[in-house]
Amino acid sequence: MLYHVRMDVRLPAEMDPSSRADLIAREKAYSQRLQREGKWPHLWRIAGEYANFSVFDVADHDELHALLSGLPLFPYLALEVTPLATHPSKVVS
Ligand SMILES: O=C(O)C[C@H]1C=CC(=O)O1
Repeated sequence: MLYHVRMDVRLPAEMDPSSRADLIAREKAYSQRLQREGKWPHLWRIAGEYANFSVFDVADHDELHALLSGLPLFPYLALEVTPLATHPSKVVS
C-alpha cells in the first residue's frame, strides 16, 4: 500500500547543537536504510520549509505506523498521513 506523508520538523530552539546533530544523523541513516529497502520511495524537501513530502510503500497501516514511530525525529514531527488508492484514469503500461 502507498501512503503520502507530510512531515513538519519542529525541533526545540533550545536543543543543544550536538544533540541536534546526533539526532539528524540518526534520522538520515534510518531514512536511507528504508529508502534502500524500497519502503520509502519518495522523499522531497518542501521548498522554503523544514518539512518534507514522502511516499511510503508498505504492507499496511500497522507497518507504516511502526516505521514512522521508529523515526529518531518522531517526537519532534507533526505528521499528516494520506492513504493512496489507484486513480481510475491512470494509464497502465
Ligand atoms: O529533514 C526532514 O525532512 C526530516 C527527516 C526525513 C528524512 C530525514 O533524513 O530527515
